Amino acid sequence: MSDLNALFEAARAVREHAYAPYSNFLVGAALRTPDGTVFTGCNVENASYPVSVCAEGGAVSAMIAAGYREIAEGVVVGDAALCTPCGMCRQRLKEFGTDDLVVHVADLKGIRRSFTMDELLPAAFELEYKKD
Ligand SMILES: O=c1ccn([C@H]2C[C@H](O)[C@@H](CO)O2)c(=O)[nH]1
Ligand SMILES: [Zn+2]
Repeated sequence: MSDLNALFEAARAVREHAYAPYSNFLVGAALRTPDGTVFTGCNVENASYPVSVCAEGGAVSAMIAAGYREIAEGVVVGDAALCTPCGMCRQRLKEFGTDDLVVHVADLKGIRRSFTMDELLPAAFELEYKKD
C-alpha cells in the first residue's frame, strides 16, 4: 500500500469514530510527519455548537502531544460535500506544515482534490519566533 493510500485509509478509519450527532457530518483526518509517523483525529461536536472540534484540530493536537512539530502531508475524509478544512483549521495546519505540505481532500471512495498550503491559505498570517 502506498504511503498516500495508507494515509487515506487511516483518515477513513478514524472518521468512523467521529462524534457528530448535530451535523451528522462525520470527518476523519490523518497527518503524516516527515519521518512517516501518522496521527489521526475526528470531529467531536458538542451541544454548545461552537465548542465542537474539527477532525484536523484533533489530529494536530495528537501530533503535538506526541512531541512532533511538522506536517508533511494530510488527508481529510468527509462524505458528499468536498470536505476542505475550515478557515480555523487552515491556520492550524499552516502553523505546522512543511513548506511543501499538501492536503488531500477525500470522500469515502478516495481522494478528490489536493491543495498546497498556499492554495488553502494565501497570504497567511505568521509570526517569526526564535526556535532555539
Ligand atoms: O474539514 C472539516 C470540515 C468540517 N468538519 C466538521 C465540523 C462539524 O463537526 C461538521 C460539520 O461542519 O464537520 C471537520 O471536522 N473538518
Ligand atoms: Zn476546522
